[in-house]
Amino acid sequence: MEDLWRQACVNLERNVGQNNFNHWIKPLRLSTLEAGIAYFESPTRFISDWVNRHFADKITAELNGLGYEVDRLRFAVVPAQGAARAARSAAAAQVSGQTGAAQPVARAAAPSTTRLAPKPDLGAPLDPRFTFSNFVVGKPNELAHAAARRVAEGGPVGFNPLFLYGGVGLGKTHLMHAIAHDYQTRHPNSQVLYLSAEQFMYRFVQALRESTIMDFKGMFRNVNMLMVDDVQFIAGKDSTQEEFFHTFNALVDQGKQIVISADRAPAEIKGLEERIKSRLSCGLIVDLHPTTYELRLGILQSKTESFRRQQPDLEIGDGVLEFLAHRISTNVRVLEGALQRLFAHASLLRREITLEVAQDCLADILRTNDRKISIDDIQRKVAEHYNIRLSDMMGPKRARNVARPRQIAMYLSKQLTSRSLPEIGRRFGGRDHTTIMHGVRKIEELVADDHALAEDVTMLKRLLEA
Ligand SMILES: Nc1ncnc2c1ncn2[C@@H]1O[C@H](COP(=O)(O)OP(=O)(O)OP(=O)(O)O)[C@@H](O)[C@H]1O
Repeated sequence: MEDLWRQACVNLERNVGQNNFNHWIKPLRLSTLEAGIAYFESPTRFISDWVNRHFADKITAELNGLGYEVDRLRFAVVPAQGAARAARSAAAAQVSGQTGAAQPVARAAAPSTTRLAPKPDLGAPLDPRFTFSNFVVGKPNELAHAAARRVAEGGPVGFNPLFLYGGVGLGKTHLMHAIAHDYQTRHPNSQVLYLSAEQFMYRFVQALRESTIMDFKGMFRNVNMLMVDDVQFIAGKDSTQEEFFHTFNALVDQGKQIVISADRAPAEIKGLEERIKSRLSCGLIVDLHPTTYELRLGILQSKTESFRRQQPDLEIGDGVLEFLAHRISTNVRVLEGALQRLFAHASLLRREITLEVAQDCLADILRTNDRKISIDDIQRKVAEHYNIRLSDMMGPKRARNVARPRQIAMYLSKQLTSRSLPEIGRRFGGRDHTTIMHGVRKIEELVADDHALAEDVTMLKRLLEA
């Protein structure tokens, strides 16, 4: 069994990536194969659940490829041996600097007092597709990309933490995984820990329950880089915030790099302790802005090219990608989903994707997007109506003939889009959310008293909603 598993591991490591392999597959031991079922020993239930959910297909395919008929995996949790193995492999990795080689798992008896929490329990797997080379850079994300590149290089810490924030599906997780991949390639002996804030809490609660809190603390403090995704999740969760605060301080004190992501800036996260907000604001805070047409088109072209590498006969008609970039402006995830659906359609029917095919196949997505009014649209319409320059919407001019239309555009942005005040502020030349709130209130007051202005606002609304 050990030989067979060692052989399977060689390909699995290549297949799932070194980080995933080390975290999830390496701690397993194949104990037997019987009646189409591969039986494994796993150090924890967390690992076996994760492997079952994410890698079962790959493992069965690998075993089948080696001539063994397997269609299911079963796991037995064997904690003492698992902990001993984790301790040994962590020690071996530290001594030899070996992080990726698929080593056969030795089965020495573990001392019953071994309490080291198994390292694989802590992190989350990295998506091998989320690399810098697959990330398309444009105006809305160029600063975030440059900062991520800088952090991935390592070396003296320039800004700690790097705090990335932005709306749904704009590439925060992609950039974090890219940092981790790149950093690990440059520093193969280093320990990078990536996890969501939810996983941080889950592991913390588990450590409290199992009285392994010192191991938990120790493991976090031993990493070279800690990355926590969706940190807004810990808002309002007092003990988790407390633990996060101490972990954060300990790592910063040791000069270790921290990368955090959230859906909004630290100051905007309600329920987050002030001292954490202030810590998070000490480094570099960069936001990923909503995509522009050019960025969306670039992403579509890049994804189409990579799909073409697998399926060279894929034919996409003129103007289809431009049409999608124009019509789907919500977020990149939706854009990707639409493209995937078109590719699936094209491969199944073996037909060129024309504009008509795209419209037909994506009717539901296009309808949803139709209802969206963007801040760009609002600014453009209002600027046109009052005959001012579009750049005056973002600029500093305070003269009433410019400031009033700008406030109307702010008011309409609040009314007609689901954007938050800080997001609107960003789109109006990086203004503070209090300025937007003031603008919105001003127009609310004026609309009540000034008929001409109220009519203007109603007409602009109708134009935008048409
Ligand atoms: N600039 C980009 N280039 C290529 N792909 C991108 C880009 N931005 C986003 N994507 C892709 O869009 C999808 C969503 O991105 P990601 O999961 O990183 O978003 P997110 O900002 O973390 O969103 P959420 O807040 O919902 O977690 C991913 O598949 C990602 O690869």
